[in-house]
Amino acid sequence: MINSRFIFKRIKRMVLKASDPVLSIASLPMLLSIGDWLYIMKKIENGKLPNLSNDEKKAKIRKHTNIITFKDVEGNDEAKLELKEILAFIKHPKKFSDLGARIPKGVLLYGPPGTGKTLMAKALAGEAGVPFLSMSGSEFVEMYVGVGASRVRDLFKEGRKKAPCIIFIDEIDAVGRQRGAGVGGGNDEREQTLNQLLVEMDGFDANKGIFVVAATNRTDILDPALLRPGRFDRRIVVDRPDLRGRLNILKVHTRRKPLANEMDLEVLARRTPGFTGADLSNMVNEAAILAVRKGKICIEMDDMEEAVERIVAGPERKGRFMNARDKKLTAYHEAGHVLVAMLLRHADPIHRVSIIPRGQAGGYTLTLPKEDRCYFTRSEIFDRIKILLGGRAAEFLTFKETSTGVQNDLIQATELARKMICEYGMSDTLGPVALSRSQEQVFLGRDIARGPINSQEIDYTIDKEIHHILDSAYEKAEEIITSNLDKLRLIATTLLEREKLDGAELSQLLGRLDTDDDENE
Ligand SMILES: Nc1ncnc2c1ncn2[C@@H]1O[C@H](COP(=O)(O)OP(=O)(O)OP(=O)(O)O)[C@@H](O)[C@H]1O
Ligand SMILES: [Zn+2]
Repeated sequence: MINSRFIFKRIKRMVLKASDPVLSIASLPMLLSIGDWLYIMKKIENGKLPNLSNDEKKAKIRKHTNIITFKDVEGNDEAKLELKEILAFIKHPKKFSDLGARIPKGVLLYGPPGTGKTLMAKALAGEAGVPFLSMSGSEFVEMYVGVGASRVRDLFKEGRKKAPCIIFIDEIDAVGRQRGAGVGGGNDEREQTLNQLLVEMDGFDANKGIFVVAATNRTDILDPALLRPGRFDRRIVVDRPDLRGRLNILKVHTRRKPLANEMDLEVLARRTPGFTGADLSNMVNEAAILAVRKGKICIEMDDMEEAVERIVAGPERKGRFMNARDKKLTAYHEAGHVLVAMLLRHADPIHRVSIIPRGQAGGYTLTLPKEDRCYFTRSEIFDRIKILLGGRAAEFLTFKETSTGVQNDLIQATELARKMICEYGMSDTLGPVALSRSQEQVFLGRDIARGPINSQEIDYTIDKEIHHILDSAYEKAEEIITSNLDKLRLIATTLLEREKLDGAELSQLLGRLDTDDDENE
Protein backbone atom coordinates (compact mmCIF):
# COMPACT_ATOMS: atom_id res chain seq x y z
CA MET A 1 0.00 0.00 0.00
CA ILE A 2 1.72 3.09 -1.11
CA ASN A 3 0.54 6.64 -0.95
CA SER A 4 2.70 9.54 -1.95
CA ARG A 5 2.09 11.36 1.30
CA PHE A 6 3.52 8.46 3.23
CA ILE A 7 6.53 8.12 1.03
CA PHE A 8 7.33 11.75 1.75
CA LYS A 9 6.89 11.25 5.44
CA ARG A 10 9.35 8.40 5.17
CA ILE A 11 11.83 10.42 3.20
CA LYS A 12 11.46 13.21 5.72
CA ARG A 13 12.11 10.82 8.53
CA MET A 14 15.22 9.58 6.76
CA VAL A 15 16.38 13.12 6.36
CA LEU A 16 15.71 13.87 10.00
CA LYS A 17 17.67 10.80 10.91
CA ALA A 18 20.49 11.76 8.62
CA SER A 19 21.03 14.97 10.49
CA ASP A 20 21.41 12.99 13.67
CA PRO A 21 25.03 13.31 14.79
CA VAL A 22 25.60 9.58 15.07
CA LEU A 23 24.45 8.97 11.54
CA SER A 24 26.21 11.92 10.04
CA ILE A 25 29.50 10.57 11.32
CA ALA A 26 28.63 7.23 9.80
CA SER A 27 27.82 8.93 6.52
CA LEU A 28 31.13 10.77 6.40
CA PRO A 29 32.69 8.18 4.10
CA MET A 30 30.13 9.20 1.50
CA LEU A 31 31.13 12.82 1.74
CA LEU A 32 34.75 12.05 0.98
CA SER A 33 35.84 10.99 -2.47
CA ILE A 34 37.75 7.78 -3.07
CA GLY A 35 40.84 9.90 -3.66
CA ASP A 36 40.44 11.54 -0.25
CA TRP A 37 40.19 8.16 1.39
CA LEU A 38 43.21 6.74 -0.40
CA TYR A 39 45.14 9.80 0.69
CA ILE A 40 44.06 9.45 4.31
CA MET A 41 44.72 5.70 4.33
CA LYS A 42 48.18 6.26 2.93
CA LYS A 43 49.00 8.84 5.56
CA ILE A 44 47.71 6.61 8.31
CA GLU A 45 49.74 3.71 6.94
CA ASN A 46 52.85 5.87 7.16
CA GLY A 47 52.08 6.32 10.81
CA LYS A 48 50.98 9.91 10.40
CA LEU A 49 47.59 11.41 10.57
CA PRO A 50 46.96 13.64 7.62
CA ASN A 51 48.12 17.19 7.77
CA LEU A 52 45.99 19.15 5.41
CA SER A 53 47.89 21.43 3.09
CA ASN A 54 46.83 25.03 2.89
CA ASP A 55 45.13 24.30 -0.37
CA GLU A 56 43.09 21.48 1.12
CA LYS A 57 41.94 23.64 3.98
CA LYS A 58 40.56 26.24 1.62
CA ALA A 59 36.87 26.50 1.18
CA LYS A 60 35.51 25.27 -2.10
CA ILE A 61 33.21 28.15 -2.76
CA ARG A 62 30.87 27.64 -5.65
CA LYS A 63 30.07 30.55 -7.84
CA HIS A 64 26.94 30.44 -9.79
CA THR A 65 26.65 32.01 -13.19
CA ASN A 66 23.31 30.91 -14.72
CA ILE A 67 20.89 33.68 -14.19
CA ILE A 68 17.80 32.54 -12.37
CA THR A 69 14.94 34.85 -11.57
CA PHE A 70 11.73 34.67 -9.60
CA LYS A 71 10.00 33.50 -12.78
CA ASP A 72 11.81 30.17 -12.37
CA VAL A 73 10.49 29.61 -8.87
CA GLU A 74 6.84 28.77 -8.43
CA GLY A 75 4.50 27.50 -5.78
CA ASN A 76 5.68 29.67 -2.91
CA ASP A 77 4.12 33.03 -3.47
CA GLU A 78 4.39 34.22 0.13
CA ALA A 79 8.06 33.35 0.34
CA LYS A 80 8.67 35.05 -2.97
CA LEU A 81 6.88 38.15 -1.77
CA GLU A 82 9.06 38.34 1.34
CA LEU A 83 12.20 37.89 -0.70
CA LYS A 84 11.08 40.63 -3.06
CA GLU A 85 10.93 42.91 -0.07
CA ILE A 86 14.48 41.94 0.84
CA LEU A 87 15.51 42.63 -2.72
CA ALA A 88 14.88 46.31 -2.01
CA PHE A 89 17.34 46.20 0.89
CA ILE A 90 20.00 44.62 -1.28
CA LYS A 91 19.49 46.95 -4.20
CA HIS A 92 19.15 50.21 -2.31
CA PRO A 93 20.69 49.79 1.12
CA LYS A 94 21.34 53.50 1.38
CA LYS A 95 17.67 54.40 1.17
CA PHE A 96 17.07 52.42 4.31
CA SER A 97 20.17 53.32 6.25
CA ASP A 98 19.61 57.02 5.57
CA LEU A 99 16.40 56.76 7.52
CA GLY A 100 18.15 54.86 10.27
CA ALA A 101 16.52 51.53 9.48
CA ARG A 102 18.51 48.46 10.36
CA ILE A 103 19.04 46.44 7.23
CA PRO A 104 18.65 42.70 7.74
CA LYS A 105 21.85 40.77 7.26
CA GLY A 106 20.48 37.39 6.63
CA VAL A 107 17.42 35.33 6.05
CA LEU A 108 16.77 31.72 6.91
CA LEU A 109 14.74 29.65 4.46
CA TYR A 110 13.29 26.58 5.96
CA GLY A 111 11.14 23.76 4.71
CA PRO A 112 11.29 20.18 3.41
CA PRO A 113 14.06 19.10 1.03
CA GLY A 114 13.50 19.86 -2.62
CA THR A 115 11.04 22.69 -2.18
CA GLY A 116 13.31 25.18 -3.91
CA LYS A 117 15.24 26.91 -1.15
CA THR A 118 18.46 26.94 -3.13
CA LEU A 119 16.55 28.02 -6.20
CA MET A 120 15.00 30.94 -4.31
CA ALA A 121 18.38 32.11 -3.07
CA LYS A 122 19.73 31.96 -6.61
CA ALA A 123 16.70 33.84 -7.88
CA LEU A 124 17.30 36.53 -5.27
CA ALA A 125 20.84 36.94 -6.59
CA GLY A 126 19.58 36.86 -10.16
CA GLU A 127 16.97 39.54 -9.54
CA ALA A 128 19.45 41.74 -7.68
CA GLY A 129 22.01 41.18 -10.39
CA VAL A 130 24.72 40.29 -7.88
CA PRO A 131 27.11 37.31 -7.61
CA PHE A 132 25.97 34.19 -5.77
CA LEU A 133 28.49 32.40 -3.57
CA SER A 134 27.44 29.14 -2.02
CA MET A 135 28.67 26.49 0.33
CA SER A 136 26.97 23.71 2.18
CA GLY A 137 27.08 23.49 5.97
CA SER A 138 28.28 19.92 5.75
CA GLU A 139 31.38 21.13 3.92
CA PHE A 140 32.32 23.24 6.92
CA VAL A 141 32.24 20.35 9.26
CA GLU A 142 35.49 18.54 8.81
CA MET A 143 37.24 15.93 10.84
CA TYR A 144 40.06 18.29 11.59
CA VAL A 145 39.76 21.02 14.13
CA GLY A 146 40.04 24.49 12.76
CA VAL A 147 39.28 23.70 9.13
CA GLY A 148 35.59 24.59 9.33
CA ALA A 149 36.25 27.96 10.95
CA SER A 150 38.86 28.77 8.36
CA ARG A 151 36.46 27.87 5.56
CA VAL A 152 33.86 30.20 7.03
CA ARG A 153 36.45 32.97 7.09
CA ASP A 154 37.33 32.26 3.45
CA LEU A 155 33.73 32.39 2.40
CA PHE A 156 33.11 35.77 3.97
CA LYS A 157 36.42 37.11 2.74
CA GLU A 158 35.39 36.18 -0.78
CA GLY A 159 32.02 37.77 -0.08
CA ARG A 160 33.61 41.07 0.93
CA LYS A 161 35.66 41.02 -2.27
CA LYS A 162 32.62 40.35 -4.43
CA ALA A 163 30.19 42.63 -2.60
CA PRO A 164 27.47 43.40 -3.34
CA CYS A 165 26.71 39.68 -3.37
CA ILE A 166 24.66 36.90 -1.87
CA ILE A 167 26.27 34.27 0.29
CA PHE A 168 24.25 31.09 0.46
CA ILE A 169 24.81 28.48 3.16
CA ASP A 170 22.86 25.30 2.51
CA GLU A 171 22.19 22.80 5.30
CA ILE A 172 23.09 25.33 7.95
CA ASP A 173 21.96 22.85 10.62
CA ALA A 174 25.17 20.90 10.02
CA VAL A 175 27.09 23.76 11.65
CA GLY A 176 24.34 25.62 13.40
CA ARG A 177 23.08 22.87 15.69
CA GLN A 178 22.65 23.97 19.24
CA ARG A 179 25.97 24.13 21.02
CA GLY A 180 26.58 21.45 23.58
CA ALA A 181 23.83 19.31 22.07
CA GLY A 182 26.01 16.82 20.22
CA VAL A 183 26.55 13.21 21.20
CA GLY A 184 28.36 13.13 24.50
CA GLY A 185 28.14 16.88 24.98
CA GLY A 186 29.91 19.36 22.77
CA ASN A 187 31.68 18.98 19.49
CA ASP A 188 34.63 21.35 19.54
CA GLU A 189 35.13 21.51 15.82
CA ARG A 190 31.55 22.29 15.04
CA GLU A 191 31.26 24.81 17.84
CA GLN A 192 34.35 26.59 16.62
CA THR A 193 32.88 26.72 13.15
CA LEU A 194 29.59 28.04 14.45
CA ASN A 195 31.34 30.65 16.57
CA GLN A 196 33.27 31.78 13.54
CA LEU A 197 30.04 32.06 11.60
CA LEU A 198 28.52 34.20 14.33
CA VAL A 199 31.60 36.40 14.39
CA GLU A 200 31.41 36.88 10.62
CA MET A 201 27.71 37.64 10.72
CA ASP A 202 28.28 40.29 13.36
CA GLY A 203 31.36 41.59 11.62
CA PHE A 204 30.13 42.71 8.27
CA ASP A 205 28.29 45.87 7.59
CA ALA A 206 24.98 45.22 5.86
CA ASN A 207 25.34 48.53 4.03
CA LYS A 208 28.21 47.04 2.07
CA GLY A 209 25.81 44.78 0.24
CA ILE A 210 26.54 41.35 1.61
CA PHE A 211 23.40 39.41 2.22
CA VAL A 212 23.46 35.93 3.73
CA VAL A 213 20.80 33.35 2.91
CA ALA A 214 20.83 30.08 4.81
CA ALA A 215 18.65 27.03 4.28
CA THR A 216 17.63 24.16 6.51
CA ASN A 217 15.02 21.45 6.88
CA ARG A 218 15.07 21.91 10.61
CA THR A 219 14.90 25.06 12.63
CA ASP A 220 14.17 23.22 15.84
CA ILE A 221 17.77 22.17 16.36
CA LEU A 222 19.41 25.47 15.46
CA ASP A 223 21.39 27.36 18.03
CA PRO A 224 19.26 30.27 19.21
CA ALA A 225 22.28 32.54 18.80
CA LEU A 226 21.91 32.21 15.03
CA LEU A 227 18.39 33.51 15.12
CA ARG A 228 19.12 36.61 17.13
CA PRO A 229 18.54 40.06 15.61
CA GLY A 230 21.35 41.10 13.34
CA ARG A 231 21.94 37.52 12.23
CA PHE A 232 19.29 35.34 10.62
CA ASP A 233 16.53 37.35 12.13
CA ARG A 234 14.12 36.77 9.28
CA ARG A 235 12.75 33.36 8.70
CA ILE A 236 10.81 32.34 5.63
CA VAL A 237 8.93 29.09 5.22
CA VAL A 238 9.33 27.35 1.91
CA ASP A 239 6.76 24.61 1.80
CA ARG A 240 5.46 21.96 -0.55
CA PRO A 241 3.39 23.51 -3.32
CA ASP A 242 -0.38 23.30 -3.41
CA LEU A 243 -2.37 22.36 -6.50
CA ARG A 244 -1.93 25.71 -8.24
CA GLY A 245 1.72 25.81 -7.24
CA ARG A 246 2.31 22.38 -8.72
CA LEU A 247 0.64 23.40 -11.95
CA ASN A 248 2.87 26.46 -12.20
CA ILE A 249 6.00 24.48 -11.40
CA LEU A 250 5.06 21.97 -14.10
CA LYS A 251 4.68 24.86 -16.51
CA VAL A 252 8.16 26.11 -15.61
CA HIS A 253 9.74 22.74 -16.16
CA THR A 254 7.97 21.93 -19.42
CA ARG A 255 8.65 25.37 -20.90
CA ARG A 256 11.29 24.18 -23.29
CA LYS A 257 10.07 20.64 -23.85
CA PRO A 258 7.91 19.37 -26.71
CA LEU A 259 4.59 18.21 -25.29
CA ALA A 260 1.87 16.22 -27.01
CA ASN A 261 -1.29 18.18 -27.77
CA GLU A 262 -3.35 16.07 -25.39
CA MET A 263 -1.02 16.88 -22.50
CA ASP A 264 -3.03 18.06 -19.52
CA LEU A 265 -0.74 19.57 -16.87
CA GLU A 266 -3.70 20.28 -14.64
CA VAL A 267 -4.53 16.58 -14.38
CA LEU A 268 -0.90 15.90 -13.53
CA ALA A 269 -0.89 18.59 -10.86
CA ARG A 270 -3.93 16.92 -9.35
CA ARG A 271 -2.21 13.54 -9.39
CA THR A 272 0.85 14.72 -7.50
CA PRO A 273 -0.16 15.89 -4.02
CA GLY A 274 2.83 16.05 -1.70
CA PHE A 275 5.31 16.37 -4.57
CA THR A 276 7.97 19.01 -4.12
CA GLY A 277 9.37 21.19 -6.89
CA ALA A 278 12.32 18.82 -7.11
CA ASP A 279 9.98 15.83 -7.50
CA LEU A 280 8.06 17.58 -10.25
CA SER A 281 11.24 18.55 -12.05
CA ASN A 282 12.43 14.94 -11.75
CA MET A 283 9.14 13.67 -12.99
CA VAL A 284 9.20 15.80 -16.15
CA ASN A 285 12.75 14.72 -16.78
CA GLU A 286 11.89 11.03 -16.32
CA ALA A 287 8.97 11.43 -18.70
CA ALA A 288 11.24 12.97 -21.32
CA ILE A 289 13.67 10.08 -20.99
CA LEU A 290 10.85 7.55 -21.27
CA ALA A 291 9.55 9.27 -24.39
CA VAL A 292 12.97 9.19 -26.01
CA ARG A 293 13.34 5.54 -25.13
CA LYS A 294 10.08 4.80 -26.90
CA GLY A 295 11.26 6.72 -29.96
CA LYS A 296 8.69 9.50 -29.59
CA ILE A 297 9.18 13.05 -30.78
CA CYS A 298 7.23 14.60 -27.94
CA ILE A 299 6.29 13.78 -24.35
CA GLU A 300 2.88 12.18 -24.06
CA MET A 301 0.50 11.87 -21.16
CA ASP A 302 1.32 8.20 -20.54
CA ASP A 303 5.03 9.04 -20.18
CA MET A 304 4.15 11.56 -17.49
CA GLU A 305 1.85 9.08 -15.75
CA GLU A 306 4.55 6.45 -15.75
CA ALA A 307 6.99 9.03 -14.37
CA VAL A 308 4.62 9.89 -11.50
CA GLU A 309 4.53 6.26 -10.46
CA ARG A 310 8.26 5.95 -10.72
CA ILE A 311 8.69 8.84 -8.36
CA VAL A 312 6.16 7.46 -5.90
CA ALA A 313 7.09 3.80 -5.95
CA GLY A 314 10.37 3.41 -7.81
CA PRO A 315 10.88 2.05 -11.34
CA GLU A 316 9.01 -1.02 -12.47
CA ARG A 317 11.16 -4.08 -12.29
CA LYS A 318 9.61 -6.25 -14.93
CA GLY A 319 12.72 -8.38 -15.00
CA ARG A 320 12.44 -9.34 -11.36
CA PHE A 321 11.36 -12.92 -11.27
CA MET A 322 8.32 -13.78 -9.24
CA ASN A 323 7.20 -17.36 -9.06
CA ALA A 324 3.56 -18.30 -9.49
CA ARG A 325 2.99 -18.62 -5.76
CA ASP A 326 4.40 -15.18 -4.95
CA LYS A 327 2.43 -13.67 -7.78
CA LYS A 328 -0.79 -15.14 -6.49
CA LEU A 329 0.02 -14.01 -2.98
CA THR A 330 0.74 -10.49 -4.20
CA ALA A 331 -2.48 -10.40 -6.23
CA TYR A 332 -4.62 -11.34 -3.23
CA HIS A 333 -2.69 -9.04 -0.93
CA GLU A 334 -3.18 -6.02 -3.20
CA ALA A 335 -6.78 -7.02 -3.87
CA GLY A 336 -7.27 -6.84 -0.10
CA HIS A 337 -6.06 -3.24 0.01
CA VAL A 338 -8.21 -2.34 -2.97
CA LEU A 339 -11.36 -3.95 -1.70
CA VAL A 340 -11.17 -2.36 1.74
CA ALA A 341 -10.37 1.03 0.21
CA MET A 342 -13.29 0.81 -2.20
CA LEU A 343 -15.73 -0.07 0.52
CA LEU A 344 -14.80 2.55 3.10
CA ARG A 345 -16.35 5.93 3.28
CA HIS A 346 -13.32 7.97 4.31
CA ALA A 347 -10.82 6.36 1.96
CA ASP A 348 -9.12 8.08 -0.93
CA PRO A 349 -10.04 6.67 -4.34
CA ILE A 350 -7.78 4.06 -5.87
CA HIS A 351 -5.63 5.39 -8.65
CA ARG A 352 -3.96 2.18 -9.65
CA VAL A 353 -3.14 -1.29 -8.43
CA SER A 354 -0.35 -3.37 -9.86
CA ILE A 355 1.44 -6.63 -9.22
CA ILE A 356 4.47 -5.70 -11.30
CA PRO A 357 7.30 -5.27 -8.81
CA ARG A 358 8.34 -1.66 -8.42
CA GLY A 359 11.20 -0.43 -6.26
CA GLN A 360 11.21 -2.57 -3.14
CA ALA A 361 7.57 -3.52 -3.35
CA GLY A 362 6.27 -6.71 -4.95
CA GLY A 363 3.05 -4.99 -5.85
CA TYR A 364 1.42 -1.72 -4.96
CA THR A 365 -1.86 0.03 -4.58
CA LEU A 366 -1.85 3.75 -5.19
CA THR A 367 -4.55 5.86 -3.71
CA LEU A 368 -5.01 9.48 -4.58
CA PRO A 369 -6.78 12.12 -2.54
CA LYS A 370 -9.57 13.92 -4.37
CA GLU A 371 -8.05 17.23 -3.34
CA ASP A 372 -5.14 18.62 -1.35
CA ARG A 373 -5.71 18.37 2.34
CA CYS A 374 -4.05 19.91 5.35
CA TYR A 375 -5.81 18.04 8.13
CA PHE A 376 -7.08 14.54 8.62
CA THR A 377 -9.82 13.43 10.93
CA ARG A 378 -9.70 10.49 13.25
CA SER A 379 -12.07 8.49 11.01
CA GLU A 380 -9.89 9.15 7.99
CA ILE A 381 -6.73 7.97 9.69
CA PHE A 382 -8.56 5.00 11.08
CA ASP A 383 -9.80 4.04 7.61
CA ARG A 384 -6.29 4.40 6.28
CA ILE A 385 -5.09 1.87 8.86
CA LYS A 386 -7.87 -0.50 7.82
CA ILE A 387 -6.74 -0.26 4.20
CA LEU A 388 -3.14 -0.90 5.19
CA LEU A 389 -4.17 -4.00 7.11
CA GLY A 390 -6.47 -5.16 4.30
CA GLY A 391 -3.49 -6.79 2.58
CA ARG A 392 -2.73 -9.00 5.53
CA ALA A 393 -6.38 -9.83 6.10
CA ALA A 394 -6.75 -10.92 2.47
CA GLU A 395 -3.68 -13.14 2.73
CA PHE A 396 -4.97 -14.76 5.86
CA LEU A 397 -8.48 -15.32 4.60
CA THR A 398 -7.22 -16.81 1.34
CA PHE A 399 -4.20 -18.84 2.39
CA LYS A 400 -4.89 -19.32 6.12
CA GLU A 401 -1.56 -17.77 6.92
CA THR A 402 0.29 -14.54 6.24
CA SER A 403 3.62 -13.69 4.59
CA THR A 404 6.53 -11.32 5.02
CA GLY A 405 4.92 -9.11 2.37
CA VAL A 406 2.96 -7.35 5.10
CA GLN A 407 5.99 -5.80 6.77
CA ASN A 408 5.81 -2.36 5.25
CA ASP A 409 2.05 -2.12 5.75
CA LEU A 410 2.44 -2.99 9.42
CA ILE A 411 5.16 -0.41 9.92
CA GLN A 412 3.00 2.31 8.41
CA ALA A 413 -0.13 1.23 10.26
CA THR A 414 1.66 1.09 13.60
CA GLU A 415 3.23 4.48 13.04
CA LEU A 416 -0.16 5.97 12.24
CA ALA A 417 -1.68 4.44 15.35
CA ARG A 418 1.20 5.76 17.45
CA LYS A 419 0.72 9.22 16.04
CA MET A 420 -3.02 9.12 16.72
CA ILE A 421 -2.28 8.47 20.37
CA CYS A 422 0.95 10.31 21.06
CA GLU A 423 0.71 13.29 18.74
CA TYR A 424 -2.88 13.93 17.78
CA GLY A 425 -4.51 13.25 21.13
CA MET A 426 -6.96 10.78 19.60
CA SER A 427 -6.77 8.18 22.34
CA ASP A 428 -9.78 7.75 24.59
CA THR A 429 -7.63 6.64 27.51
CA LEU A 430 -4.81 9.18 27.35
CA GLY A 431 -6.94 12.01 26.10
CA PRO A 432 -5.84 15.27 24.52
CA VAL A 433 -2.14 14.99 25.15
CA ALA A 434 1.01 15.32 23.07
CA LEU A 435 3.74 13.00 24.19
CA SER A 436 7.38 13.52 23.36
CA ARG A 437 8.99 11.07 21.02
CA SER A 438 10.86 9.39 23.84
CA GLN A 439 7.58 9.09 25.69
CA GLU A 440 9.26 10.30 28.85
CA GLN A 441 7.67 13.63 29.24
CA VAL A 442 4.14 14.73 29.17
CA PHE A 443 4.02 18.19 27.74
CA LEU A 444 0.53 19.39 28.17
CA GLY A 445 -3.09 18.66 28.59
CA ARG A 446 -2.85 16.53 31.72
CA ASP A 447 -4.64 17.35 34.87
CA ILE A 448 -1.84 18.43 37.20
CA ALA A 449 -3.94 17.54 40.23
CA ARG A 450 -3.67 13.91 39.26
CA GLY A 451 -0.02 14.13 40.16
CA PRO A 452 3.10 13.19 38.23
CA ILE A 453 2.67 10.48 35.68
CA ASN A 454 4.74 7.42 35.84
CA SER A 455 6.51 6.95 32.51
CA GLN A 456 6.23 3.18 32.65
CA GLU A 457 2.55 3.49 33.09
CA ILE A 458 2.39 5.72 30.02
CA ASP A 459 4.42 3.29 27.94
CA TYR A 460 2.10 0.54 28.94
CA THR A 461 -1.00 2.55 28.12
CA ILE A 462 0.41 3.62 24.77
CA ASP A 463 1.16 0.02 23.86
CA LYS A 464 -2.28 -1.04 24.85
CA GLU A 465 -3.88 1.76 22.88
CA ILE A 466 -1.83 1.02 19.77
CA HIS A 467 -2.92 -2.59 19.94
CA HIS A 468 -6.49 -1.57 20.45
CA ILE A 469 -6.51 0.61 17.34
CA LEU A 470 -4.68 -1.92 15.18
CA ASP A 471 -6.81 -4.82 16.38
CA SER A 472 -10.10 -3.10 15.78
CA ALA A 473 -8.95 -1.84 12.37
CA TYR A 474 -7.81 -5.33 11.44
CA GLU A 475 -11.07 -6.83 12.58
CA LYS A 476 -12.97 -4.36 10.44
CA ALA A 477 -10.80 -5.10 7.40
CA GLU A 478 -11.35 -8.82 7.88
CA GLU A 479 -15.05 -8.28 8.19
CA ILE A 480 -15.21 -6.33 4.93
CA ILE A 481 -13.23 -8.93 3.06
CA THR A 482 -15.08 -11.90 4.55
CA SER A 483 -18.39 -10.58 3.37
CA ASN A 484 -16.99 -9.84 -0.09
CA LEU A 485 -14.83 -12.86 -0.84
CA ASP A 486 -16.24 -13.14 -4.35
CA LYS A 487 -15.10 -9.60 -5.11
CA LEU A 488 -11.67 -10.27 -3.62
CA ARG A 489 -11.31 -13.27 -5.90
CA LEU A 490 -12.50 -11.30 -8.92
CA ILE A 491 -9.97 -8.50 -8.34
CA ALA A 492 -7.12 -10.93 -7.64
CA THR A 493 -7.73 -13.14 -10.66
CA THR A 494 -8.12 -10.14 -12.96
CA LEU A 495 -4.86 -8.75 -11.58
CA LEU A 496 -3.10 -12.05 -12.25
CA GLU A 497 -4.32 -11.82 -15.80
CA ARG A 498 -3.72 -8.12 -16.51
CA GLU A 499 -1.10 -7.20 -13.86
CA LYS A 500 -2.38 -3.60 -13.58
CA LEU A 501 -5.77 -2.01 -13.10
CA ASP A 502 -6.69 1.63 -12.75
CA GLY A 503 -9.50 3.15 -10.72
CA ALA A 504 -12.00 3.21 -13.58
CA GLU A 505 -11.30 -0.40 -14.54
CA LEU A 506 -11.81 -1.46 -10.94
CA SER A 507 -15.15 0.27 -10.63
CA GLN A 508 -16.21 -1.28 -13.91
CA LEU A 509 -15.13 -4.66 -12.67
CA LEU A 510 -17.09 -4.52 -9.49
CA GLY A 511 -20.00 -2.48 -10.71
CA ARG A 512 -21.13 0.24 -8.42
CA LEU A 513 -20.36 -0.76 -4.87
CA ASP A 514 -22.34 0.57 -2.02
CA THR A 515 -20.21 2.46 0.41
CA ASP A 516 -19.92 0.94 3.78
CA ASP A 517 -22.55 2.59 5.84
CA ASP A 518 -22.10 1.56 9.42
CA GLU A 519 -19.64 3.84 11.12
CA ASN A 520 -16.17 2.83 12.11
CA GLU A 521 -15.19 0.73 15.08
N1 LIG B 1 9.41 26.00 -6.21
C1 LIG B 1 10.03 25.51 -7.28
N2 LIG B 1 9.78 25.99 -8.52
C2 LIG B 1 10.41 25.48 -9.60
N3 LIG B 1 11.32 24.51 -9.54
C3 LIG B 1 11.61 23.98 -8.35
C4 LIG B 1 10.98 24.45 -7.16
N4 LIG B 1 11.46 23.78 -6.11
C5 LIG B 1 12.36 22.92 -6.59
N5 LIG B 1 12.46 23.01 -7.94
C6 LIG B 1 13.33 22.20 -8.80
O1 LIG B 1 14.03 21.27 -7.99
C7 LIG B 1 15.42 21.52 -8.00
C8 LIG B 1 15.98 21.34 -6.60
O2 LIG B 1 15.47 22.30 -5.73
P1 LIG B 1 16.37 23.00 -4.63
O3 LIG B 1 17.73 22.40 -4.61
O4 LIG B 1 16.25 24.45 -4.80
O5 LIG B 1 15.60 22.58 -3.35
P2 LIG B 1 16.03 22.78 -1.85
O6 LIG B 1 14.80 23.19 -1.12
O7 LIG B 1 17.21 23.68 -1.78
O8 LIG B 1 16.39 21.34 -1.45
P3 LIG B 1 17.39 20.80 -0.34
O9 LIG B 1 16.78 21.13 0.98
O10 LIG B 1 17.39 19.34 -0.64
O11 LIG B 1 18.70 21.48 -0.59
C9 LIG B 1 15.55 22.93 -8.51
O12 LIG B 1 16.77 23.11 -9.17
C10 LIG B 1 14.38 23.05 -9.46
O13 LIG B 1 14.67 22.48 -10.70
ZN1 LIG C 1 0.48 -4.13 1.25
